[in-house]
Amino acid sequence: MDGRRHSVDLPISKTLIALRRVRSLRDPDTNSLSRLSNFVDNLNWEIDSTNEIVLEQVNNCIEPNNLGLFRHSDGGFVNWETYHAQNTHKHKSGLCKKTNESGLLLPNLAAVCENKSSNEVCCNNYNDLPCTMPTRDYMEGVGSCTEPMDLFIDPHGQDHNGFKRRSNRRKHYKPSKVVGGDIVSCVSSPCLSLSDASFGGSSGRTPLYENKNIDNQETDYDGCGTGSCWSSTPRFQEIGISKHYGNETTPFSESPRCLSQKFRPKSFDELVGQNMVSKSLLSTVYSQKITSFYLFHGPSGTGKTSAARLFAAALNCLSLEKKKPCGDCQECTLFFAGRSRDVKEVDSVSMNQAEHLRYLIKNAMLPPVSSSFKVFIIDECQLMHGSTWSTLLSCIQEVSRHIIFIMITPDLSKLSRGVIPMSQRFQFLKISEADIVQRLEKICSEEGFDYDQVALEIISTRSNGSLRDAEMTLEQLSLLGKRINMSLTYEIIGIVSDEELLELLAMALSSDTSNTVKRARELMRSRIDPMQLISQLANLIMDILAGKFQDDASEVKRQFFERHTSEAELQQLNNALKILSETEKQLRSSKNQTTWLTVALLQLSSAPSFNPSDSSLCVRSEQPRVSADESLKHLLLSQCHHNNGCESEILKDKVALELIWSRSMELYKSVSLSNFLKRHGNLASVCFHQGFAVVELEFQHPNHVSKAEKSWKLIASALQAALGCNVEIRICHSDNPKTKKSSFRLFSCARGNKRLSNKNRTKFSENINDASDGGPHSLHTCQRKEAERMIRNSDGNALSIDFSGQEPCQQPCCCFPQRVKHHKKIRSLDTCTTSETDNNLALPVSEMTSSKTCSCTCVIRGLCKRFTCCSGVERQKNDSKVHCWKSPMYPLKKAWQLRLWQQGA
Ligand SMILES: Nc1ncnc2c1ncn2[C@@H]1O[C@H](COP(=O)(O)OP(=O)(O)OP(=O)(O)O)[C@@H](O)[C@H]1O
Ligand SMILES: [Zn+2]
Repeated sequence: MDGRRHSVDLPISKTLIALRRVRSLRDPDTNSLSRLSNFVDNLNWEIDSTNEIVLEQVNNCIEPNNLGLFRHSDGGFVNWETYHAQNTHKHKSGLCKKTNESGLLLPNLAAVCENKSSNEVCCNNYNDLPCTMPTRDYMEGVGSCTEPMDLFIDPHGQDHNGFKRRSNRRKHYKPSKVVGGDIVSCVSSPCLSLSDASFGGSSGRTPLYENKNIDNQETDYDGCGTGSCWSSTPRFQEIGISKHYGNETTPFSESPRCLSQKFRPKSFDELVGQNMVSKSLLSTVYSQKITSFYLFHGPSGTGKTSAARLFAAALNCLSLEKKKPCGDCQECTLFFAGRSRDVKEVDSVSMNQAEHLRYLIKNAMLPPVSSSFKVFIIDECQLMHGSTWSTLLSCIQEVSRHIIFIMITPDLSKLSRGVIPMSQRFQFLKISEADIVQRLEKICSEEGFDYDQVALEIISTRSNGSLRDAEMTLEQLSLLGKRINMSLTYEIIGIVSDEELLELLAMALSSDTSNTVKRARELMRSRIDPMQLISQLANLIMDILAGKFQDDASEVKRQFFERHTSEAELQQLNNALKILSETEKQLRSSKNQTTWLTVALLQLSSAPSFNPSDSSLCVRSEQPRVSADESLKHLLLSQCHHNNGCESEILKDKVALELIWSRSMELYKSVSLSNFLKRHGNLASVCFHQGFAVVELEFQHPNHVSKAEKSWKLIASALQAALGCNVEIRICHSDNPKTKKSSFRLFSCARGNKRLSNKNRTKFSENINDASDGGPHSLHTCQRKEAERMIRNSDGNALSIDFSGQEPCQQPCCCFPQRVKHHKKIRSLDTCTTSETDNNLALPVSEMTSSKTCSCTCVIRGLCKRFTCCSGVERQKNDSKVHCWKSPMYPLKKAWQLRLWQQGA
């Protein structure tokens, strides 16, 4: 061979070398090539005058035994004529394609490659080839030759080995290009494609069939010897498939471990709520109009897998009666005992592994063991990769009509478009509440559970059309060992009753801030998930809007509905729905869902025209109304992290900061400023300190910093409105954190430079910041008190400091001794006049003052630093100027002026 190698093209020599290597040519006993070395050595190859490559088999190359006889399929020996006649006949009749006997179809080695190019090789006269490997001993390492090449063909007709598919069923495989010896090897012997040897190495491809399994298969071989006879085919369970399908299961194989397993439907009659699907599947079975690929889709827990199993059982059921699956015949018995060898459930994720897929396909190629159909159920098929799909689909096209794939997915849209048209689709619908209740009742009575009907109704309502979910909830409740009643059900499902929800809703709509907050927190702390609460609330509101409670048995519901029938109230509920839907989106990305849901609840009252006095459910309907912004502020404070002992609270929650930032954006009149801030600015943190907020803004570029500084007043005003308290802003450059401290510009709200010298102001603010950062410096007692008592106008300017009842600081280090004197002039609540206030203030301080009943120590109620102490209603009534706090329409000062102007008019 070595000598000849030089005389032919490299690919050809490689072919022959590979041919020698292939396991199928090895002696099965010794695994050596000795037995067939003659065969290979007898090959004659030549390049003829037209440059065609001619391979010739000398002496017909079939190795006779010592007596010159050839081994026959039955193990005996025959002479060549007999052997050739038998095998040629087999081959021509096509039977040999099905059998292992003729699985290795070596080409007629005298075939002339048609192709003119010496680099391209193809095999001709395939039909006339004798089965040159007549005994099954020689077939070691080769699977059944059931058109193995097809397995490599993708839907576009390009097989995975670079072969073009031909329409002729008996394929003439032709390599598009001989790339290397390996591919040529495949061509030289069609059956080499099944061998490890032929696909290993440089091609990097793995064969679908692996010899080791076929070896197992051979061991069990006891058929009649013809490929068309299924009984001759090795049983696919016995070829080690389950070893390789890590997640393959046989339906009904386990003794039931839970209610839903125990009550899995065993006939189509038991399949609840899917009548149309049941009918169609049954008529498919009876009419025997069966296709290879079914697709079941629909929501989770609605019976898709159960139906797939029933369908598989019905297809194989031997009963001649109408009811299929009968449950009694041999096939049904095997199936329901979990011992069916022809129905397999396959895990879709594992199918993405080439090895598993290969085994699946290999099995799909083998006929059923005992049943009429071999059924593969692949659940969650949307998890299969595109390549897995294309291999499977091409397999589906090729497999016999006795193989059926049932794919299951909850979401059809996740499948690639090419898949859907190829399938027979069945849509599963959500199961109605009534059907679920009925099924639960049946389970309860069969299992002897003690139950209240209303509890089952609650379970069914909350299971969202999924019978499996309902059954699981029922099982959980039953495990408690108590009577399954309403309260237990609410508790275990983690929902609140409609009555509780209505109470909460009424509080929220009537601006009963403190009770709303209290109740919402209580509910969420004890049992309900905020996402669940929000969805329940939204559903409840929709029910009210749809008039569902009109004739409700529950008194509370009916009353609520009757009270909320006016146009304005319905509008308010509509708005509430909008707020809830926005909040739901926000909650998904928030870590602090409880807080933001409570904020949303407080905002429900900002919707117009709700008359709290109407609601008897509202526990404290006489409670004052507080604006949404006030509520937000309140919530923000509760959400802040307390800094140890510094009385400052830092808000760093991203969602919260974004909310504040976007809210402030809405308040800018200047679109360009708003756009500039949106694009370049970022709200880094908010530190609340005794009623005012230190807001830190970051900008990427120093130029942006200076630009923002120019508009600091507007920024501060907007932030004040958004936060509902006085602010002090820090504008800093965010690129270099090290220089951040030095580069930030502090705009203490004390624009009144008259009151605070630059130096002192900076010191004051830095101290605040140090304190808020938890830094080593804390405010001097006197300074902190000043900060606590600083009163600022809506522009953020420091107006005064309330020192009532306070002794001026005597400490020499105190930086504010002079101002004490100055502020003393305006500290009194009643005597404060316009002239004594900052000139920039649009209103006399006294006018901003609200009720004298306030118990807090602040001087000006309208700007009360203790958010909880003031009554919003009183403020609203008595001090209409505070209106500007609530106006989202105008920048603060403008709103204020507008109000003044209106009053003057
Ligand atoms: N239509 C139904 N009729 C009777 N039982 C059902 C039905 N749907 C669900 N079940 C119950 O729920 C269990 C699970 O159902 P199944 O696995 O068939 O649902 P599925 O739609 O395939 O769900 P998934 O998509 O989550 O796999 C069953 O064992 C059965 O107890
Ligand atoms: Zn049956």
